[in-house]
Amino acid sequence: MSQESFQQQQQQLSQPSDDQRRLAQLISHLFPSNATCHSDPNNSLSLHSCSGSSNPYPYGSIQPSTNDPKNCLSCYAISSNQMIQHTLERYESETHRNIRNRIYELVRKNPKLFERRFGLTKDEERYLSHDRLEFIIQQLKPFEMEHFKTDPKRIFTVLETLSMIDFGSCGRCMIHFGLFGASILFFGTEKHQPFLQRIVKDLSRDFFGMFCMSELNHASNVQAIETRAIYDHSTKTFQIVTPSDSAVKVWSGGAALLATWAIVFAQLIVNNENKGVHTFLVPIRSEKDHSVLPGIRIRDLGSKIGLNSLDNGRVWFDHVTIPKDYLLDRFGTITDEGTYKTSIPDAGLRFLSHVSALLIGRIMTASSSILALKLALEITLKHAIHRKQFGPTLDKEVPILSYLSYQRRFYPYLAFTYVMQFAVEDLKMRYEKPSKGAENKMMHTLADCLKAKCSETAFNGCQECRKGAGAQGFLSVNRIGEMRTIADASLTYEGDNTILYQTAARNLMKRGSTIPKLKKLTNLWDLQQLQQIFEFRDATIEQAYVKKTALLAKKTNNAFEASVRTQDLALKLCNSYVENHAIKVFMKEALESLSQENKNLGQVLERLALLLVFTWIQQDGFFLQHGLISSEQYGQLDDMINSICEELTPLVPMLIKSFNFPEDIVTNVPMGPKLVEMMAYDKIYD
Ligand SMILES: Cc1cc2nc3c(=O)[nH]c(=O)nc-3n(C[C@H](O)[C@H](O)[C@H](O)COP(=O)(O)OP(=O)(O)OC[C@H]3O[C@@H](n4cnc5c(N)ncnc54)[C@H](O)[C@@H]3O)c2cc1C
Repeated sequence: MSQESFQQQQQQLSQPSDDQRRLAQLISHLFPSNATCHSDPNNSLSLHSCSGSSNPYPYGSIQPSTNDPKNCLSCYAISSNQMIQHTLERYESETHRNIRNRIYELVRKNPKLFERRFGLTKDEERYLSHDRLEFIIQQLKPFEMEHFKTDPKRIFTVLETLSMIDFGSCGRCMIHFGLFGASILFFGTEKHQPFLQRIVKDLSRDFFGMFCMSELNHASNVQAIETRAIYDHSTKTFQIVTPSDSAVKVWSGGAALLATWAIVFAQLIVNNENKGVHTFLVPIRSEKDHSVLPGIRIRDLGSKIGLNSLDNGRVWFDHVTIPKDYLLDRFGTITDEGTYKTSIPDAGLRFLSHVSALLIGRIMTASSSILALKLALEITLKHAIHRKQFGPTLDKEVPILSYLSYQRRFYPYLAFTYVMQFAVEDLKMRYEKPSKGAENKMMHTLADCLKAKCSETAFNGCQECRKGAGAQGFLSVNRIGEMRTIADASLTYEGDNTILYQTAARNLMKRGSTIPKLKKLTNLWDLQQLQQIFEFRDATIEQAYVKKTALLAKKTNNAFEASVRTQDLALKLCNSYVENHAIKVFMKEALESLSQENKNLGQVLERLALLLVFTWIQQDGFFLQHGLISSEQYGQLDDMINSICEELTPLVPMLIKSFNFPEDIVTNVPMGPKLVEMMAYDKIYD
């Protein structure tokens, strides 16, 4: 955008803008399907800026006609249905939609089981989340284990839907099917097929599987775990041994109360030789009377700061005997002669194969983080539309959503959910296609980075929502705390975010990117030009990281030392990569692919992307430091963000409705429009 047109736009923006005008504008747009152009110069109450009209749009197909007098975002009559169709539904088939709707329907028909309950004891909470999961799986049979390979989106659909109903049930679903069952599916062989058939069919309080990978002293560094599985050829059995208290299995979800079976990660010892980490199927409790089996000691992990519906525990194994066939032997097996045989001679690669099943969990964590942020935003922003505080006079208070500072706090998170949704859906599609070698590694890297970026931003965003809902945000019944907890735990499980970034950086540095020739940034409204500077940042940091690591390794003759002293660059590289990737996917999937008839949606989506990109530029001094943006342009960003905030405000009801959460069972909280009515009840909840 030229300096001149930007100034013109600023003049438009600085037209008389009193609170009355904002209020009238906001109210007139609460139902966006009725939105019309209110740029009537004779009516000061309905004036609003058509800042969009002076923007040069780079996307030909969605460029509004210059003859269109309604050339501004809030002039468009965009329904939430249209938005849902282009942001959510295009990624799901009729089958997946039906599964989601059938789960919602089951919840509706069984209000007693699914009503939100508070103040339960630890065990009551645990049984409740289990019973809900069991009921849904047994009633609907929404997937089979084979679907993890043939139709993983089915699994994502179930997990995502559950996550918004009861995250405890979702967590249990992830543990029993996504970790326990998927380990048998991916690491097991033909002989494990009969057991695999039980995973869905037999799920009950007496048949539940857990995943014992983390140990007290080694959780991030799984390769260094101490638990041993010692093979005895004379009996054709393994002895599972916890050699010291520091090797106790910790955090295993399901251990404290319900689990009857476990996948145990242990060092495989054959003929006194360590063959590295392998996985074993171990019975934990009797399926008949639930007693803990001989040689196993289990203790509760205690009260947590959230997610207490998951019964995480500690497990010790004192020479627990299991048959030879309980080794999940896809990557390494014991022959009839009692020797070790593997198709992957490299121990490091063999280990990586064993943790590859975690990928689905990481993708799911990225997705559930975005969902948690969406739900927190919907509840908060709906409240903010109705909540009035202060105004030009005592009797003319205005909605808190009309305050600029409020919009600046939340709209970037709103934009994040829209942009990142496309990146996560794109990742799911990559996951569906079989991939090998470098392509497969890159998918893992992308999943690591998206999981870290989404959970980190969701946690910060949910915390902002907690504050943005005022004191109401502190009530359990309003669900914002619940969403913040989901995001909080997501920072650590399925891999600590910092560790994931560092692992991803080691792969990203091998891309051998060349730094693109820098073209001058002439138009800040041009997403294509902006993407170029993100591309430049990604490649520049990669090269700096490669160079510094090599230099330090040479100087210190110590590769570990070099990797430690370049960790700052590793983290920056992953952040640059994932932001650049998300913008690229969004431009391709959300903007370019929208046809002429969807130009209104394209406009809104583009504005959301610009808001996020401006926010990211403001967060990182790199762009200024490297002259990718001039100080003059940088100085314009705040006003540009403000103008987008103003444009988006009338669309907020549509944008949050487009998240598509059913109001009766997911977002029914005593806030926003229901605040006074529901808070007047004698009891808010029972
Ligand atoms: C709610 C919940 C449920 C869980 N469920 C399960 C389960 O069912 N089964 C299971 O096996 N595990 C489970 N876990 C455990 C989880 O996988 C581990 O907590 C996770 O891998 C992190 O390990 P840690 O807690 O030992 O952290 P640590 O590895 O001790 O990390 C602590 C801090 O040190 C930092 N750090 C560590 N190493 C480095 C380094 N090299 N460079 C820079 N910084 C570093 C990390 O970033 C982190 O901030 C669960 C955890 C939670 C919170």
